[in-house]
Amino acid sequence: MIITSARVIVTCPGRNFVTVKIETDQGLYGVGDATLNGRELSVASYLNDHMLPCLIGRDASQIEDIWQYFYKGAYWRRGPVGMTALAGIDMALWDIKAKAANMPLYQLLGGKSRNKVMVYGHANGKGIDETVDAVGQYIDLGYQAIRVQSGVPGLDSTYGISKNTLFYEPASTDLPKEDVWSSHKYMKFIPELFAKIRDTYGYDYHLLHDAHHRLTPIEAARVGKDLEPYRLFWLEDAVTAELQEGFRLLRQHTTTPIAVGEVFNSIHDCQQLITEQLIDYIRTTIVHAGGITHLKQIAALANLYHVKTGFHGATDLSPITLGCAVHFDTWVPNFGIQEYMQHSDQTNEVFPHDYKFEAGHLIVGEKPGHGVDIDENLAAKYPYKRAYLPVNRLEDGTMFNW
Ligand SMILES: O=C(O)[C@@H](O)[C@@H](O)[C@H](O)[C@H](O)CO
Ligand SMILES: [Mg+2]
Repeated sequence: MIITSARVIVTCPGRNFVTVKIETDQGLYGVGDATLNGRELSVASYLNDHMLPCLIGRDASQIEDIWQYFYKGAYWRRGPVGMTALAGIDMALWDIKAKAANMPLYQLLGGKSRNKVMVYGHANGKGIDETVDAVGQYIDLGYQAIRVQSGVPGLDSTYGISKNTLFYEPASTDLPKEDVWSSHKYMKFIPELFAKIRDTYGYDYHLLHDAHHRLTPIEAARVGKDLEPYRLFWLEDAVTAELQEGFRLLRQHTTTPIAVGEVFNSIHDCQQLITEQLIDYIRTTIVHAGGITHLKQIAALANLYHVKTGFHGATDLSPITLGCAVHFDTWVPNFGIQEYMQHSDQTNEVFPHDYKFEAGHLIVGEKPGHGVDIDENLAAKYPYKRAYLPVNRLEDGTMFNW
């Protein structure tokens, strides 16, 4: 089955998405997500100018060889742009192979290990009361796992807080918004937030929290210890993770489960975290870590060390990534949880899909392939709009992590 065309489709139904579409001489096509929030056109150019010309004429069934060709052939390996571009091609090729085999992708991976995939939603509020209410809204929607993010007293804005408490999109079309951060104010406040939520809703629901790369290892250890009474499902991105051994300090001090990895783009970013059991959940995502082919390697390594999957699933990952993730989550033996920030109706119209949300879980579809498509005519109605993620400074003006 020979690749006859490979194109990049950039569309902006409320936010930018980059999609790879690969067509073959047998009439089958596949689509893959290649969206990198705030750097979309870098990936589009990496694909259009450097990768896609090398695809034409290749055998679409040779997924592994094509993956190795682009990984080793680039010379300049790894990195978010290159691995996101490779992921887009990889997802499209797995889509084609599953369609050619006339089976849903999870069957090709190894069949069902579960019939449904537990997900978590994002409850957020400007302060404790609004956040507590938002958690109640997610419970009413049927979620059993809820991520909790709140504004911090004394800070004008922070990560994860949106006007709409049930939807969160961090990118904005002007130049990067500047947030101001204080770890001191945050660390003082966060135990009070979770105490209030547990007092209100008890312990039947899984609560998750994202510290979004803002603490030092000892600060993260303090937050982990302070939150132990509230039995979190995980504390995410507590520390920036370039220094993988930095997590040893955090690990020594707290039994709060640790999750990290949404910004990782290869197994090398998390090998030490996994093999030293410094984390409990790996958050690498199919679109940013080289696609299904590479995620299989990461999940297999994690499985040896009691580490479970907890894939990133924010609104800036397209429904194609979510569709592939639900197939992967349905198969993978060491599944943990799947992030599920529901996309807007506009986005779902551009990306029709067959996965379904039911009572706090996602149910995989049975269509051949990964079950997601792109409506190219509709996509063409939403031209690209440059957008940036915010940046973050400390109160004294020091540039910090967002
Ligand atoms: O856990 C998460 O979903 C967050 O960390 C994301 O919202 C992240 O900030 C965005 O995906 C960045 O584009
Ligand atoms: Mg996160």
